[in-house]
Amino acid sequence: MTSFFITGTDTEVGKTLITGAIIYQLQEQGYSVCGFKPVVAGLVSAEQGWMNEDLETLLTISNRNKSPADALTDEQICPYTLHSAAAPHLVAHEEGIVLDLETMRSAFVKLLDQHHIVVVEGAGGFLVPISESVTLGDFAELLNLPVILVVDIRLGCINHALLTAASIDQHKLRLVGWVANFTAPPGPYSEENIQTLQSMLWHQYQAKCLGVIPYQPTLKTPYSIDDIEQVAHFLTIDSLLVQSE
Ligand SMILES: Nc1ncnc2c1ncn2[C@@H]1O[C@H](COP(=O)(O)OP(=O)(O)OP(=O)(O)O)[C@@H](O)[C@H]1O
Ligand SMILES: C[C@H](N)[C@H](N)CCCCCC(=O)O
Ligand SMILES: [Mg+2]
Repeated sequence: MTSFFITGTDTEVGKTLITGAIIYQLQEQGYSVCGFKPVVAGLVSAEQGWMNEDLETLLTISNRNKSPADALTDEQICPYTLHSAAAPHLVAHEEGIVLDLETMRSAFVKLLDQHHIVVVEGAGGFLVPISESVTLGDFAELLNLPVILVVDIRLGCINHALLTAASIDQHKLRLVGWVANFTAPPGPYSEENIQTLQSMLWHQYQAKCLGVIPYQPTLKTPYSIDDIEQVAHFLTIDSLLVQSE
């Protein structure tokens, strides 16, 4: 089985939600699957110390079928936790941390030793830098990960999606699917925007739409298992399984 890299047309487009739902669906197929974040930026104070909502969600879903003794920790699913919610390379610089691709790779490989599939959530969009010269797209390329693109369906998303798909292609990676997500109620031409992307991403990259996730105003981060399960029902991941065999 292959692992996957989940990217988005921007930050805050629903990558964590869809990463959770894809992990859930793969687990339902009988695979042992966990999430991974190469870097998170944005910690909040919690009872048990500092926490990050993406990591909370990824741990909730990754530990779903594990005994407490086998449960993964923040440190295992993310090698770099940065305090401020901003561009990771800027926060790292401020905190005197060097973000290193090799450290990210070795944390990923450790998880892959214990799971069939690791689903990686990027931070922000595909070309978010981890230094002046290296991006998270380079991390996906280093591991040769097939990419799934989350598109927040709103005015402007066609251009953002096509730019991201072109960059994935430039990194010699395969865009194996994309998800249409509504983080806000549908605007004019939403359906036509989805149809345009369906047609263009299929003809240019043979990338299928894995699902359309409706706007759900009750969703809150960190996501619960119930939220993730509900969203997973809008996804069809059969094409991912075929490609992975
Ligand atoms: N389908 C949806 N309906 C309603 N709200 C949504 C939906 N999808 C995402 N959201 C909301 O949008 C916000 C961003 O979602 P999420 O954290 O999953 O995005 P992200 O792309 O992972 O962000 P980041 O770049 O910070 O990792 C959250 O507040 C979430 O509740
Ligand atoms: C803090 C935020 N939620 C993400 N984790 C990081 C987003 C970085 C965006 C950088 C940029 O493209 O300008
Ligand atoms: Mg996220």
